[in-house]
Amino acid sequence: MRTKRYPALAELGLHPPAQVDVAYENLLAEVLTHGAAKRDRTGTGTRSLFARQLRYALADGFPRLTTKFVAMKAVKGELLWFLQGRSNVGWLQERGIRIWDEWAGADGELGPVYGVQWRSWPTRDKGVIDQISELLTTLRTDPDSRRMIVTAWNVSELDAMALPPCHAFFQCYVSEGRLSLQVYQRSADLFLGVPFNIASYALLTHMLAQQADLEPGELVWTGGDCHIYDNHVEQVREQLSRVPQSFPFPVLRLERAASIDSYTMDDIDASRGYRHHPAITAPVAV
Ligand SMILES: Nc1nc(=O)c2c([nH]1)NC[C@@H]1CN(c3ccc(C(=O)N[C@@H](CCC(=O)O)C(=O)O)cc3)CN21
Ligand SMILES: O=c1ccn([C@H]2C[C@H](O)[C@@H](COP(=O)(O)O)O2)c(=O)[nH]1
Repeated sequence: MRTKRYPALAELGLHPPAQVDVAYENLLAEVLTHGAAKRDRTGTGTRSLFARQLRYALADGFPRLTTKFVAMKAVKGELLWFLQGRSNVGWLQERGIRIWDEWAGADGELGPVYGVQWRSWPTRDKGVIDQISELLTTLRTDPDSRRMIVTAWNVSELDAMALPPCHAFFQCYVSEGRLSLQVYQRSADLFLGVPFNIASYALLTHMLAQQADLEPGELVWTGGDCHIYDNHVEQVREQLSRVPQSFPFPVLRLERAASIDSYTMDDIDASRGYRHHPAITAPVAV
């Protein structure tokens, strides 16, 4: 039996408040004011809180923050790069995306990171498991399954990775024809990484839904160590001083591709309705 689906605000001709900013900024403000001082691997220093959650109803719009410019080109490129199973930054650099440069070796390699684990998780008998293809098969044939999980946290290969996965694990869930996704991010750089991670998983949810003929449902982001680096505090204050409420949610245009790995940069456009405050630059902790 299908229960009633409430219409999205956009279907009623209403603009929801830019909740993408409100929920995120509440978390930024909470960590800024209540976070415990904590040392970290990079030697930068952070303030940090453990285990927080953000939720986005994707029918209300695409969660691209408006209180600073979010570089969608890098978000799109990185996700396509994961979905194509790549681990060399060369492909990103050819597209002008440099967000992984600091972690790559001289040959551009990062080791068996996200894309490799998603598309070719190595098995004991020297074969590989394509977790993304298996996920899509399950979404199409057994959407009530409670086993729709993709994990990049391959314990036996962590030492070969340039950086152990931060967004380590995600689960899909289908109800009433809508696909929801929850991602677990063990370590969350709230100012630089998280705006990217939210947009990236929202985009992934849209792509998986499109490929499985489902509607996008809810994106649930769960963070473990949620931190603000000490050298991002001024930037965070600047962002929190900006007013998001008057901006509508941006809308995603996604051209359907033949398969999950054949989307191109031009198939994805999250610029419609995207009104934003200027970029805020910050050093990345390596
Ligand atoms: N400390 C740290 N934080 C991260 O977010 C992070 C890592 N390390 N290591 C691996 C990846 C690389 N990521 C990054 C790296 C740089 C930016 C960054 O500099 N973003 C800028 C603009 C980038 C652009 O225009 O291309 C920004 O203003 O968001 C974002 C995410 C996310 N990850
Ligand atoms: O997608 C990403 C990738 C990385 N991060 C952040 C989280 C931490 O600040 C660092 C990783 O350092 P660890 O010592 O390995 O936790 O990178 C992110 O927020 N999002």
